[in-house]
Amino acid sequence: MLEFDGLVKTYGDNQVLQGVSFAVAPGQMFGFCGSNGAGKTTTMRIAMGLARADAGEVRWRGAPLDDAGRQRIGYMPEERGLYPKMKVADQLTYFARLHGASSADADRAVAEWTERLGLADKRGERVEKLSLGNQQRVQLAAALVSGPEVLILDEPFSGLDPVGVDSLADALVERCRAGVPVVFSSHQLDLVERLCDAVGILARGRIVASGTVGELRAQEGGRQLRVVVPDADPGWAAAVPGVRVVSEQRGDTVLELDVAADDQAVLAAALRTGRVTHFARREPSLVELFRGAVAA
Ligand SMILES: Nc1ncnc2c1ncn2[C@@H]1O[C@H](COP(=O)(O)OP(=O)(O)OP(=O)(O)O)[C@@H](O)[C@H]1O
Repeated sequence: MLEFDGLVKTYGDNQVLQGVSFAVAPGQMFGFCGSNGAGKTTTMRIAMGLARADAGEVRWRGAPLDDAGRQRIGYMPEERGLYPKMKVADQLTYFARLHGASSADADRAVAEWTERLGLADKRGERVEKLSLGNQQRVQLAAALVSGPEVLILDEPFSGLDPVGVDSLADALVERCRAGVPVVFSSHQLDLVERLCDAVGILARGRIVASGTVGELRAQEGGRQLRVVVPDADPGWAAAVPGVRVVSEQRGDTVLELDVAADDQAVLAAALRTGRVTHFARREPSLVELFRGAVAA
């Protein structure tokens, strides 16, 4: 288990982290979400020993992370950290060797990850000559070539084209299946929803919501219905008890039902106003859950 336990961090009078706790199991993909400035990078930097927590600790397999433990983590920093003048393959080999890989293992891993991340034809190029997206891929390869036990990635998908997103997503899923806990931060919530088994939303210095997307939906409480009645009378649903109209556009209505509201009463009201062409429960997206959690 990778455990972030009660992290507190203050910069001057800015109380960034006020007791951040979450855990990522081996083989779990954890999407770390939060508004700009919420403290995601700070949390990851504390795990990597690049910032010091005022309180709390990060543990891997029950032991507080120290420099030896961090050697076994593949980390992608937000500020990126490549040597611009070095060639791609030389640079990746260097990172793999730095993390203790033998020369043969390093060569094998560099060949594999450059192939998998679409960099095979860039192996001999200097990093500074690559496009930003390709530099990003090299940075990801750098986090992966040492065969890490844990992956901590700060916005790994930002700046990648759709093919790059897919190859990184495939690589992370494959690493997860091999038992690696993966934590990544992202503002691309559609990707987080698609890839992650667990999500944590950081706001006001704490994790304000966490769990599977299904669990977050269940915690949300309200039930939403989408009802389409193409020639409905405007405002037809407002009088149904326990119902709030979320949006209404040319007969396409989204409703929020409180716990006591009866969806059959909604259906009856819809039928009274016209022909019902769509009547279904609507699951809030992660974007909507995020907005709710951050605003609460
Ligand atoms: N070295 C530092 N000195 C002072 N303040 C800092 C330092 N590093 C971070 N902060 C502050 O800590 C807060 C959290 O920043 P952090 O980069 O961790 O957020 P984030 O969630 O990663 O944001 P983003 O999504 O924009 O990358 C911000 O208010 C930032 O200004």
